[in-house]
Amino acid sequence: MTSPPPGPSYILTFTAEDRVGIVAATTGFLADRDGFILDSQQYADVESGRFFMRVAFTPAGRRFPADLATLRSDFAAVAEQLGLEWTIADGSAPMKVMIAVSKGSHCLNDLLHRWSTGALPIDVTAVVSNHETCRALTEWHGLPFHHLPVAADSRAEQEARVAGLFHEAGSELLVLARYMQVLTPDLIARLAGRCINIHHSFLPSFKGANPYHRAHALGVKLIGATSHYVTPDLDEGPIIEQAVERIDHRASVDDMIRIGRDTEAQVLARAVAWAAERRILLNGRKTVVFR
Ligand SMILES: Nc1nc2c(c(=O)[nH]1)N[C@@H](CN(C=O)c1ccc(C(=O)N[C@@H](CCC(=O)O)C(=O)O)cc1)CN2
Repeated sequence: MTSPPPGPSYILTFTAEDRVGIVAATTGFLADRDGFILDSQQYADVESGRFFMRVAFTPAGRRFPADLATLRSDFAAVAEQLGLEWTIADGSAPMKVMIAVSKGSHCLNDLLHRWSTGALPIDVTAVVSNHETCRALTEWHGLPFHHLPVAADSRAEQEARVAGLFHEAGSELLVLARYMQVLTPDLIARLAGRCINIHHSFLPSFKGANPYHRAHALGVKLIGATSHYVTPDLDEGPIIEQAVERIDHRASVDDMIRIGRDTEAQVLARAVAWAAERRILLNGRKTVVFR
C-alpha cells in the first residue's frame, strides 16, 4: 500500500519517563491493528529524562478498532505498561475554541478570517469580551458574542460566567486574543490549563501592561510577540511561539503598536493551529512543539 487510504485520522500524543522500547511498542500496537502512520515525531529530553511523541495515523485494514472508544481502551493497556501520559484525539474533528478579547480586534479579526476560510482547524464556540467593541465583527461572522464587563467587585461572578459558557459549549481551548484582564488562579484551574494567550512583547522582556511604551523608553531595536499557556503568574506560562520585527530609532510608540499587530496576529494563529493539531506537549515550564 503506497498512499494512505482515505478516511478519518487519529492523533496520539504522549509523554513518559524515557526508556528503551517506547517507540517500538507504540508503532507495533498500530501495525498490529492496520494503523497507517501519516506523521510521527518524537523527542527525548535528556535533561528531564522525559520522552515525547506525536503520531498521526489512519485505519488501513480490517484489524483497526471499530471506533475511537475501542481504540483508546485497546491502547490503555500498552500505555499502562509504559507509564504514558497520553491522549488519542479524532484528527478529523476541529478543536472547539472560545475566544476572549477586550478592545483590540486585530488578533480576533485574524483568527475569525482564518476560521471562516477553513485555514484553521477549529470551531469557534463563542467570543466573550469585557467590552462591546468587537460585537459587530463577531456577529458579522455569525458567531455568538457575550459582553461580560468586569469590575473589582464582580471579577469572581464574571469569571464564573466565562467558565460556564466555556463548558456549556463543549469548548476545548480558551484563546486570549488581547484580553486585557488577569485571570484568577480559580478560573485557570477550572480551565485545566486549556488557555493560550498572546502577549505583545518578546518574553520574558516587558511582561504586563503597556510593553510597547516601556520598550520604546529603552530604545530597543527588536519588538516581538509571544504566545504562551496561561498560568496564574502573569506572562510566565510555557512559551509556544515567538516572533520579532526589527525597528530603529525612528519608530514611535504608535509605529511599534502598528508593526506589532501583524506579528501578534501571526504568532497567535500559529499557536492556535498547533494546539488544534495536537502538536504541543508540556515539558515542565516549557513546551515541545512538533511542527
Ligand atoms: N493569569 C493570567 N491572566 C492573564 C495572562 C497571564 O499570563 N496570566 N495574560 C494576560 C494578557 N496580558 C498580557 O499579555 C495582560 C493582561 C492584562 C494586564 C493588566 O495589567 N490588566 C489590568 C487591567 C487592564 C485593563 O482593564 O485594561 C488588570 O487586570 O488589573 C496585563 C497583561 C491575560 N490574562
